[in-house]
Order: sequence, then structure tokens, then C-alpha cells
Amino acid sequence: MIDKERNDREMIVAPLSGVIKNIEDVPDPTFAQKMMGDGMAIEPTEGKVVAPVAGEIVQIFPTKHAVGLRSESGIEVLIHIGLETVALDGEGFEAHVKQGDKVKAGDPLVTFDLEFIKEKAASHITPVVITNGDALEVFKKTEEENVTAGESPLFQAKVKGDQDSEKPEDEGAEEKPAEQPQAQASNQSGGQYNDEAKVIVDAVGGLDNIMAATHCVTRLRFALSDEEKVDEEKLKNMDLVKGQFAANGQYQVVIGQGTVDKVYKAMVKETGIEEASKEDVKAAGGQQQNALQRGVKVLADIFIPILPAIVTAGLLLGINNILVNPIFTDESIIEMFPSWSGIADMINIIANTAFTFLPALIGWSAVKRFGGNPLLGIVLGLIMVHPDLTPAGDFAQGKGETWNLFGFQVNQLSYQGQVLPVLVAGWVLARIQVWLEKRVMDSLQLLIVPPVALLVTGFLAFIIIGPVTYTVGTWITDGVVWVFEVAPIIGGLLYGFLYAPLVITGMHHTFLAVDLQLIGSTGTTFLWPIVALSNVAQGAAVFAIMLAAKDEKVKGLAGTSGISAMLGITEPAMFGVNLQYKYPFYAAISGTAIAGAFITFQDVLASSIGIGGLPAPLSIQSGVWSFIIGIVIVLMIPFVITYFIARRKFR
Ligand SMILES: OC[C@H]1O[C@H](O[C@H]2O[C@H](CO)[C@@H](O)[C@H](O)[C@H]2O)[C@H](O)[C@@H](O)[C@@H]1O
Repeated sequence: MIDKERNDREMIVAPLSGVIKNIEDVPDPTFAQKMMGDGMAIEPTEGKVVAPVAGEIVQIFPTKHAVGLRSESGIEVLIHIGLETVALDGEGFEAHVKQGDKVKAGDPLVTFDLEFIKEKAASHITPVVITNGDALEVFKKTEEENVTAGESPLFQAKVKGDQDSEKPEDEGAEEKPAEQPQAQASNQSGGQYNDEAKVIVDAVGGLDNIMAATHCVTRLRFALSDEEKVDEEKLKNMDLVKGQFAANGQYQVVIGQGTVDKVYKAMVKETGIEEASKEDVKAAGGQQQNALQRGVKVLADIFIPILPAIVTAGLLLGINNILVNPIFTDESIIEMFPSWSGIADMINIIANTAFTFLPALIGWSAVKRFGGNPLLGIVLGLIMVHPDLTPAGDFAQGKGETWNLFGFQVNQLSYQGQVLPVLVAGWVLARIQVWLEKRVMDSLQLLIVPPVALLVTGFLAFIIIGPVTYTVGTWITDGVVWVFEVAPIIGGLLYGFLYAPLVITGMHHTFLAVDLQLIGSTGTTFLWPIVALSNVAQGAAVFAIMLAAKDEKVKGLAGTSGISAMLGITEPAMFGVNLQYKYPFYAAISGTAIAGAFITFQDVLASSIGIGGLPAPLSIQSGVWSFIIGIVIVLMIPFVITYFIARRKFR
């Protein structure tokens, strides 16, 4: 805890106003895994960055998205505004300082367009890290949840060997940030980092494997022909390298601010590699992905942002299920206690909204992803579920009406619960908007671009996009249903076995679209219950490691990632533990395959997508007891197998 009374320690205040996040929760491994050092992150509420401490600006990147400064006592602070903001190439940022400037705490450093960053960058979460943690003997973090720029204390730290200060306290020593290996500049061949640059090039597969290379404020970024050729061990063994990972078609090698640019220069000089822009690397990395990978990525980009709304809706529908369905007796809770029916109704409306207006959610996310105006995306989605339109079920019973367009009949069909129509319409809307924006003069943009884009897309949606994609969507759902009807055991077995590997590749979000399409067309899904079992299985395996491991660090990581898996997020358990040891992962997918086959055979159906972990029974509409048996299977099999193997291995 920060002790404001201690004047032998340097106080570092928040450089931005906003909400505090743990550094471990930043969705970027460079920061979450503290490759750059320990710290915290701030979700900014305004676009202003001020100096957190008096000192000198040691680095301000040309793209102005990151600032490094050194305090008077020698503490080095890096403020990285948003994530993947290097790709914006300075757009939306204005710097008020330059390298070498002396600043006081509270002096403005950078201002930025928060809304623009939110829209264009991977995230606006801003990590603030201490990059020379190994030089500190005390490091404390704030416990506040909200901070004000230039006012609220964020860290308190003391540099080692500070003669003026008292002896270090034990508790302080324990709170030292993770030690960062110091970059040692080699000089053996005359230039700084020449040897290291050659080793890195070699480790990423040699010059022939590098299609393009650039760097940002912290990392070297490579577009590689074949990421399989990377020698990770070689990179891990380099003091200079603080971490490495592949993301978005780029292979990233984390070096650290102030050093990465020198290593990059040495690499260009020593190996003759051509300097490339971030766009070149991004484009080259994108080319590396095949059409399937690119398609999966687009779907993931669209569905991940709407997941919280859908999962919340699923959870609330689950609560409503408990109130309105007879579970333990012949009567439901609202039949036994009629005064609860109003509450149940309200919950139902709150829960149902995300599913009823699903095309609006998808419209927002899809148009944003395709580069158009997300607000028009929402309107487009709402147009497609307007209350004057007739739902598909009623239409099939001959209740719907048609528009007569010069003799051509167009169904007044509502696309409620449908995924594909609004996805395609969203893409068309964004394309029309972008096309018009390039051609219409600025003063007429507002008058022409949105109305024309919306009107043309609206017509196309009702006349052609809707009917065609609705039919394709029906084929997809019919096809999946058919496979699971013909061979339920094989379907459940395979989906159970393959789901976790799909999560590793990120392809699992594609099936979210299939789940939503199934719910929209048939009212239920048989795939999602297997998803929930798979997550619980990873959790059970990682808990077995927690119990069997001797190393406290492994136990801690397994415990926290196990809780997360039991609540539906499995990446920490899989990447952090289960895949490292392999057998827990195999035990988990084997358990899920067996349980998946069992529940599919038992016709377990979910009414919605809910929390894919232990709370999942809330979202099961039929076969809840079979599903609970499925949960017992995925708790027992992965746990028992993993525990017994782990006991032997950890002995
Ligand atoms: O498909 C619906 C489920 O989506 C989330 O879980 C899936 O994505 C997670 C993040 O990539 C992954 O950790 C998990 O293994 C996947 O099943 C959500 O967390 C679930 O609650 C939801 O049911």
C-alpha cells in the first residue's frame, strides 16, 4: 500500500484520469506478462497524458503513442497510450514534449483523441510500467479504483542504494517489481547490438524467412514466411529478449524501450534487411494468413465485442428459467408465489433484448470492423428487425405481407435472431460509405453519405442480401442439425474433442455465429452445452495441477486460471499450465469428448449462450440433469487422470 507519509520514497502520480486495471489483465502479453516491467494500466476517461513525476523525457516515439521518462531519482516510467496504437502512425495524437525535455509532475505530455483511439486501436487501455524494476528496492501500487491525472498517487518507489534513505524494509523488498534482464550492448564486432541482431535474425528463421521487419516502442515486429522456423529457445536464452510471441500475423520480439530501436538499426546494418513501415509488416503479416484464417479473424473481431451482452443475456434468461419452469416440484416458482411473476417478466425483457435485437448488435460490430460508421450499423440492424416486419416463423404460416416493387414481390420478413443477413449487409454498408466518403466533398458529406449508404443498403438488404443469406443460413443450420441427428454420438465426441484446440487457434468464435444462428432458427443450440463442458474440463485439469504441484508459483497460477476456466475463460489455464505439461490438456479434451457424446445422445439443449462454465446449467432448456452428469464427467475424468500423472511427475 502507498504510504503518503514516507518522504524517502518517490511518488509517481497517475499520468491519465481513468479506471485502474491490473497489468495482468491488459490484453497484450508484452504488458500482461510484465515483459516490459511491472506496473498498472489505466482505462482513460479523457485524452490527456501528464508527467507522472518530475524528470526527463528519455523517449517519445515518432508516432507519439508512447512516452518514456526518467525521474530525478532514476525511476524509468513508460506510458503506452492504448494497445497496437503504433499502427495509427501518430494520427489522433499530439505531443507537447520532445526527447531531452525536463518536466514537472503534472506537465502535459501528450493529448489524444480518445474516441478515435477507441474506434481505431485494439484497445485504449494504457499500461504505465516501470521499465527498470531491477533498480528499485521498494515498489508499491495504488489500491484506488479511479485516478485523476497529475493528482492521484499511482506508485511509490525507491531506487536501490539511495544514500539519503533509510534501510529497506522487508515488506518493501517483497514488493519489488519483476526483475527485468538488463540489455547488454555487445561491442565485439564494432557496433552496438550487432551480434545480438544477428542472433535474433537467425532465431526467427534467417533472412530468407523475414518478409518484412519493423519495430515499435518496445518490440521488433516481423512478418515471417514460416513461424514454425522460429527457434524460441534461442530467443529465450538471450538476455536482451524479454519475451516473444506471435499475434495477428506478426512475430513480436520484446526488447524494451530505448534499446529496441538500436537493435533494429543494428539488424538493418548487419544483415542488410530492408527497413519497413508498420503498414508493410502488417500487410505482409496479413498475407501470411490464408483465406480461412482471415475469415475466422473477421468473425472473431465482430463477435468478441458483443460477447459480454450475449453472455449476460444468457445468464439472465437462466435466472428467468429457474423462476418460470418447474424444476424441483411440479410447480414453478412463479406458480407457487405468483407475486414473483412481475419480476420474472421484467428479467425476461431485460434478458431477451440482446437476442431480439441481435442484428443491431452485430450491425454495430460488423460495420465498425469493416471500417464504416458503427451507428449506421446499429440502425441497419434495427431496420432488419423493425416491429412492422413479420418473423420467419409466422411467415412460414402464410401470415406475412409483401411489398410490390413494380410487380416484383419482396417479403416483409424480420431477420430477428439471424446472423448472416446483417453481417453481409454491414459489409455492403461500410463499403458504400467508404466509397462515397472518398468522392463527396467535405461540406456535403453529412447530407449525402449516411442517407445514401443506409438507403441503398436497406433496399439491397430486403431485396437480395436478406433472402439469399437467410437461405444460406438455413442450409448451414440444417446441415449441422442433420450431422448431429444422424450421428449424435460422433458429433458430440468430435466437437468435444476439438473445441479446446479450436480455442487455441481462436477459431472457436466462428462457432459462436453458428450457435446464434441455431438459436435464431430453431430456438435452441446443442453445440454450446459442449462448449461449457470443455471449459469446465480445462478448469478441472488445471485444479489437479494446483493440488499436485509443489512449486508455489505453479500452484498460484493453476488456482487463479482454474477459477477463470470454471467461469468460461480458458486461455490462462490452457496457455499458462495445461499446454505446458500437455497431459492435463489431453485429459481435458478426452473428458470433454466423452461428456460431449453423452449429452448429445441425451438431447441436451441450451436456450441461449450463457456463462460457459459452472453456471452453465442455468442456460440449459432441456436435459438439465443429463447436462449435470456431463459436468460431473468433465470434472472427474480430467481431474483424476491429471492428478495421478502429476503426482508421479512432481514427486
Ligand atoms: O461461445 C460462448 C462462450 O464464449 C466465451 O468463451 C469462449 O471464448 C473464451 C475466450 O476466448 C474462451 O476462453 C472459452 O474457452 C470459449 O468457450 C465466454 O467466456 C463463455 O462464457 C461463453 O459461453
